[in-house]
Amino acid sequence: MKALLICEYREGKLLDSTYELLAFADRLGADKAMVLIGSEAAAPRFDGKVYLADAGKYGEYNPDLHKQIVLEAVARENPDYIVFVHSSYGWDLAPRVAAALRAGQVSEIVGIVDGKFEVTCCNAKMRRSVVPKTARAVLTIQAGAFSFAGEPHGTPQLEQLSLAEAASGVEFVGYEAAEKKDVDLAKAEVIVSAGRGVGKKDNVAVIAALAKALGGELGASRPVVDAGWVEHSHQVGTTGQSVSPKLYVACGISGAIQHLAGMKKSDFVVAINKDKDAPIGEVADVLVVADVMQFVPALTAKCAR
Ligand SMILES: Cc1cc2nc3c(=O)[nH]c(=O)nc-3n(C[C@H](O)[C@H](O)[C@H](O)COP(=O)(O)OP(=O)(O)OC[C@H]3O[C@@H](n4cnc5c(N)ncnc54)[C@H](O)[C@@H]3O)c2cc1C
Repeated sequence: MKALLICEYREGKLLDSTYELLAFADRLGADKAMVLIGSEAAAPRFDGKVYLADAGKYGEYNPDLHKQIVLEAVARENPDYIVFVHSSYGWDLAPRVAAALRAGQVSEIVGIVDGKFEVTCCNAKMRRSVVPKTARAVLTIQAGAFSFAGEPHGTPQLEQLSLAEAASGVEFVGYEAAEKKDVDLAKAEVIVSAGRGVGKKDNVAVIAALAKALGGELGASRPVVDAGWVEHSHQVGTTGQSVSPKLYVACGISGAIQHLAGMKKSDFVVAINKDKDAPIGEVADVLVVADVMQFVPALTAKCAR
């Protein structure tokens, strides 16, 4: 079984999420080759073949040309799976490649069980097992679901890829910075986050008070943001911010994969949850089994002393 892994590259740099593709392929037990549309200086640390196409020539993103480059690598490598990270790059390019190959696509894979791909459903409350029906398939993996253990190492065997004809109706112009947020969670050393378990909008103030007492920022899970209790700029997770504070306190948060993907680089995690079996317990250094509305005010009072 062979997997062709499509690297993530942005503004002259290889993104760390590229190594999650390697972790995924290892879990699958697949042979690996990679495609980088970037620069030689950004080549992944990997002992294997990397097809390199010049981003200077083809743009950091160009749906027509990047699709053709991936298809050229597919023709040379004949992989069973073509794998992308489920990022803005992957979710745009993967279906274009799948359609061109008339291959099945499985999106947002979070696990592999007995050779079947697991994807979330019902707002990530449940998982279903999926098997592609086509001999070759395009896959996207959920960011953060497959961690690369240790430091990447290796020397890639680079093979240049270029297109005989590089005509496209689209031109890569550049990136536009997102509007400045009222809070930059990425730089915070302490984050105290409110989850659905806080119960109602008024209770968010209790979580914000603990954040203040600890000299930190308020974070939130997505349902809290969707309910309009907290601004989106505070959301942690795949569709929010990725954070790496020294201390992360998760209050009434279950620990869905999309939330964990955004906070699992925290140095120390304290979770407060009334369910002792909540999945957040798997990543927490300390799990306090308690009602958040009883425990947090008591902790805030202690911290304020
Ligand atoms: C494409 C996609 C992207 C997503 N992106 C994100 C994202 O960026 N960030 C994100 O957070 N989610 C994201 N989600 C949603 C995610 O799948 C989960 O639904 C969400 O993280 C759950 O939030 P929660 O833990 O606050 O709520 P729940 O899963 O409902 O968990 C609530 C927790 O609170 C506990 N609890 C209840 N009452 C109390 C109490 N009184 N005291 C203590 N504990 C209590 C419960 O035991 C439970 O563990 C995304 C989903 C999808 C499909």
